[in-house]
Amino acid sequence: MIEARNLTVAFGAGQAVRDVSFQVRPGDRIGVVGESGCGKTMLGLAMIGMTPDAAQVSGSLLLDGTEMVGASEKAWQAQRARRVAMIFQEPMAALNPIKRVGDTVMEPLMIHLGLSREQARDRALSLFEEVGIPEPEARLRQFPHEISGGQRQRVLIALALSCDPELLIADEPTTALDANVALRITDLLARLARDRTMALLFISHDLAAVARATEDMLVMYGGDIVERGKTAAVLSEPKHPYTQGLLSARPSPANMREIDGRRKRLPTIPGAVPPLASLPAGCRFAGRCPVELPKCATRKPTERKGTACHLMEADT
Ligand SMILES: Nc1ncnc2c1ncn2[C@@H]1O[C@H](COP(=O)(O)OP(=O)(O)OP(=O)(O)O)[C@@H](O)[C@H]1O
Repeated sequence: MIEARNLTVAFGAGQAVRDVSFQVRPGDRIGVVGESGCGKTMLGLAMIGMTPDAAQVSGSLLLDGTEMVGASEKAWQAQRARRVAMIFQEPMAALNPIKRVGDTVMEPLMIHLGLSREQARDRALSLFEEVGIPEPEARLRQFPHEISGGQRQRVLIALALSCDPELLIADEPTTALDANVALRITDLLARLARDRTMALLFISHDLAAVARATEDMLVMYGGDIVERGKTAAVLSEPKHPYTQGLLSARPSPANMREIDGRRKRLPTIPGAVPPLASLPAGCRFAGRCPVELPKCATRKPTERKGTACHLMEADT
């Protein structure tokens, strides 16, 4: 079990992640959504001990009971890959262009698991098969530029799986891929999580992908979790005005509205996520929220009733 309690990632006075608490159990598939800059990547990086040097991480992160906030890089190295692994948005950037993809996957198996070259090769082959790489023997010998973007992301997924992690964090894993390939990678991640009883934290701004891959979801805004619940329930009955805004901005004919008497367009949430240092002290969404009350800018609803918005208070 992995548990974040009041996990905070700050850059000076600005908090990119503020007091975030949640639990991850084996096999959980959790989506994390929110606009760019809401803290999704920083949350993922904090959970694998890879936040930038300038970040101060506080609160608690327990990996099977071991406190990792403040842990040394050596302590993290013992946990990374085996307990938590992460894949990123741009697979080309994560691969060494002058190394055969087979070597990229085999090397950590030899170094971390002490496998011989032959054993590592066999394991790499079975990982390639598991992630759906066709003709895996031939692929092992290829360089990243010789394979497609989707295949490159599959190689990185194979690499992430190589030490059988308990949790795989996928940060916008399909953004660099075309729509069909993106769908297949999304389905692959969900299948791997189910087959391996591995937890998946699926970070995405794509609500359709989150609906497809996850059972539970967290909605982040300005570093706060503003809404959480079963993915189907949050998407069908969003309670927080920010989630409602995100859903009504989804591209779909049903969401098109006549705005200011002009032709139909998609509504957008007015304004933009403010810079960290200018986020309101109370509800971070204050200033952009359509149902804001005077108290919202200074008082965070979670501090009072365990809810993220006065609209949600009736539920608790
Ligand atoms: N090295 C850094 N120094 C200062 N602030 C940073 C640094 N890295 C990120 N931030 C800030 O932290 C906040 C959260 O960024 P983060 O990358 O986690 O957002 P995100 O939701 O993942 O967005 P995106 O979808 O664009 O990746 C942003 O306001 C960002 O500007």
